Amino acid sequence: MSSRTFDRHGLESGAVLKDAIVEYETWGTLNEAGTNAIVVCHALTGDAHADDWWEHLIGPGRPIDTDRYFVVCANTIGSPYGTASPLSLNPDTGERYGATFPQATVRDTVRLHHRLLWSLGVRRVAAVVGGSMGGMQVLEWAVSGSFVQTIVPIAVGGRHSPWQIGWSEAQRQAIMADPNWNGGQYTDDARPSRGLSAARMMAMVSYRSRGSFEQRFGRRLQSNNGSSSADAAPFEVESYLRYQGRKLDDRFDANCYVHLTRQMDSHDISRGRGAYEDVLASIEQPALVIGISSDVLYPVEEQEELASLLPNASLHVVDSPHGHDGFLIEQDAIAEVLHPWLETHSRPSAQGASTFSVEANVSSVPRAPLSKSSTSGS
Ligand SMILES: CC(=O)SCCNC(=O)CCNC(=O)[C@H](O)C(C)(C)COP(=O)(O)OP(=O)(O)OC[C@H]1O[C@@H](n2cnc3c(N)ncnc32)[C@H](O)[C@@H]1OP(=O)(O)O
Ligand SMILES: N[C@@H](CCO)C(=O)O
Repeated sequence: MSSRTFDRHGLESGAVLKDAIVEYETWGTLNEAGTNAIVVCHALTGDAHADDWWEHLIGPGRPIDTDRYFVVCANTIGSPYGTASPLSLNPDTGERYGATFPQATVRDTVRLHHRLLWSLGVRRVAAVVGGSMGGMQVLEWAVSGSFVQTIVPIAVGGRHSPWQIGWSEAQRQAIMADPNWNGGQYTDDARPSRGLSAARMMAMVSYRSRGSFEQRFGRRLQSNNGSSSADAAPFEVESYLRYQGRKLDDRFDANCYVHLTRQMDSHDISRGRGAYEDVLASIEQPALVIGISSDVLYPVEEQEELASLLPNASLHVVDSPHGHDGFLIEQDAIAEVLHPWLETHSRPSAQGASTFSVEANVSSVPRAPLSKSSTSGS
C-alpha cells in the first residue's frame, strides 16, 4: 500500500482539503509511454486492495491482467481506509475532523485520483472499471475525454435516483438515532455502533434480493435463538443481518458512512455540465455497461438507460439471484464479458495525452489549485 499527499485539493463546494492524502495500491508495470494503466474503482465499503475483493478479475492472466497492465486502485475521499476522511487530522486544529470533514463529491474523488495517476506518470488510461459507487467514479472518469480509452460501469446509473437517496437517508437516520451519535462528535469509547449496524442491515437487504433470501434462509428458525425477549432474533435471516451489521461496525466508521452515502447522493454526471442526455451523449469512449438481473437498488433499467444514451455502449446483463452485490459475487460471469472487451478496447496507445482535465464541459465547478505532492510507500 502506498500513499501520496497533495498539499491542497479544492472541492466542488469551494472548501479546500489541506494535506489531502490518497492511499492506493498498484500491480504490474507502467510502460514507457505511460499508457497501459487500468483504473479499478471501489464501492462504498471497499478499499484499495482490489485483488482481494475482485480476486477473479485482477491478476496475471486474468481479465485485468497485471502482466500487461499497470493496475491502480485508489481509496476514495471519505473512506476510513487511508485517504482523507473524517478520521484524518485537521491540520488547522491538530484534531480529528469527525463530522467537520468537508463534504466531497464523487467528482472531487475522481479529480484527486486523476492527480494521483498523473503524478505516477500515467499519460493515458487504457480502461476504468468499477461497480456501484465505483461505477459512479467510472462515469466521472469518462468525462476526461481522450485521457480514458474505454469504460466499464457496473450496477450503476448516470445519477443517484430518489429511490437510492431514500435508502441512504434512512441509513443515515439510523446512525443519527443512536444515543452515541452526538452530532457526529462521538469518541472512540462510545461510538454509534448500534446505529451503524442497523444502517448496514438495511443496506444489506437492498444489496441482495427477495429470491436470494428465500433460497438462503426461507422461514427457518435459529436453533439457538436465545431468549423470548423483545431483542430475540428467531429467524435465521435476522441473525444473518445482525451479524453483517456487527461485522461492518468492526471495520468502519459512522462519520465516514454518512459522508460516503452523501457523496453517492451527489452523483449526477450532468451537474453543471448541461442537459443529462447531452452530457451522456458527449461521452464517446466505447463503454461496456453491465447490470445484474436481480438488482433492486440500481435496477437494470438504469443500465439500459446508460447504454441507450452513451453513443458507443454495449449492454450486458448478468443473470444472477444475488442482487446488487452480484457485482462482487458474480466475478466469473463478469470475467466472461470483461476479458474480450478489454482485449478489443484497451490496447495501450503509443502516445499519451499531453495534459488532462476531468472538468471538460464543466462551467460551474471551482478548479483545484495544482500543488506539489509528496509520496510515501509502505
Ligand atoms: C478492510 C476491509 O476488510 S474491506 C473488505 C472488502 N470489502 C469490500 O470490498 C466490501 C464489499 N464486500 C462485501 O460487501 C461482501 O464481502 C461481499 C458482498 C463480497 C460478500 O459478502 P459476505 O458477507 O462475505 O457473504 P455472505 O452474505 O454470504 O455472508 C457470509 C457471512 O455471514 C455469516 N452468516 C451466514 N448465515 C448466517 C446466519 N444465519 N447467522 C449469522 N451469520 C450468518 C457467515 O458465517 C459468513 O460469515 P464471515 O463473513 O465471517 O465468513
Ligand atoms: N457490498 C458493497 C455494496 C455497495 O455497493 C459494499 O459494501 O461496498
